Amino acid sequence: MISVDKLIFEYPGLRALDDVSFNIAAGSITALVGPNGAGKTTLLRCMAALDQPVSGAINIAGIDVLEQPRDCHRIIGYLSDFFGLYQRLTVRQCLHYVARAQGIIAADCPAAIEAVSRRLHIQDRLENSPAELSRGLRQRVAIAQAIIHRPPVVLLDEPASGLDPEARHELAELFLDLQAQGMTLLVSSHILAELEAYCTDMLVLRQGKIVEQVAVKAPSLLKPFKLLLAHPVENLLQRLQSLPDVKVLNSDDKQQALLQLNGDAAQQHQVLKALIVLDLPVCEFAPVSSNLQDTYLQTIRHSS
Ligand SMILES: Nc1ncnc2c1ncn2[C@@H]1O[C@H](COP(=O)(O)OP(=O)(O)OP(=O)(O)O)[C@@H](O)[C@H]1O
Repeated sequence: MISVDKLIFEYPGLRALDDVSFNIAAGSITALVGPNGAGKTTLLRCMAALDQPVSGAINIAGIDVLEQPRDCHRIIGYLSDFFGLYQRLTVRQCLHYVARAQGIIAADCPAAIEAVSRRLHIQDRLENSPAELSRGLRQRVAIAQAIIHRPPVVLLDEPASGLDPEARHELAELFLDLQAQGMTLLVSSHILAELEAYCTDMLVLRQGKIVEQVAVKAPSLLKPFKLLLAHPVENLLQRLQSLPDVKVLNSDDKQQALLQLNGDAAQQHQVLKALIVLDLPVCEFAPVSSNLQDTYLQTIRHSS
């Protein structure tokens, strides 16, 4: 759905993006993460055809972004990190204005406003001015503006900044809802704990370079399983290696191990049964939940 190839962007005296390449699959929600100044905003602005890179290529849903910036605006929704809303208009007027600017014909605007405001849960705020709304609601209005034309791709720069935990949770639900409607999302954020709730992939940018692209939500069948024993057992590794269809990823001591299972729930059951038959004092056998924050910190440390 999105491909970025060898992108280079320079501010005077500073290379902000240095040979950035990656692909994003349709229907995914990708977290764009990285330290302050890594180049996240610059990358999103280039992808939204707002900044012109020195070289490279960006293709979104078959559109060459650098060659056809106006076509790109039609197929993407973009939320800037510092967005503004017209305080003298009502929310309905803001949405109407953006809808018309996106080429929605006047007769279709009321239906588009109705649909997007229902999706963002702001339908009872349409007659308010944005100035009267909380930060969380203003964020929702800004996202409604970004997606009113139902773009297949949505780029969001720090959408959760300044929101309280409840509003951030609602935002995560909204992203999953947009994904379920078939949209592909790229979301930059510093709040890693919550990204894990909705992201399928993580793209790590550091000093203008992509240092890692990982699938956050690996298919659960391929998740490593943690095995914990009630007490240490001699030759644990050898015993585990005797199990069919099980790969031992890690067994540092006599009491725990990380196993890779390739089968379904029935195989998990068989493996658990085999562990008991081996007379291992199993007290825990469960998939390991991935921790985005750990992955991110490991990546950043590794690349520095
Ligand atoms: N208009 C500009 N002129 C010159 N340098 C800039 C400009 N905007 C950004 N930069 C520099 O480019 C680099 C990348 O900035 P960018 O805002 O893209 O990073 P970021 O990852 O979004 O950072 P943050 O997480 O702090 O928002 C930084 O070193 C920044 O200082």
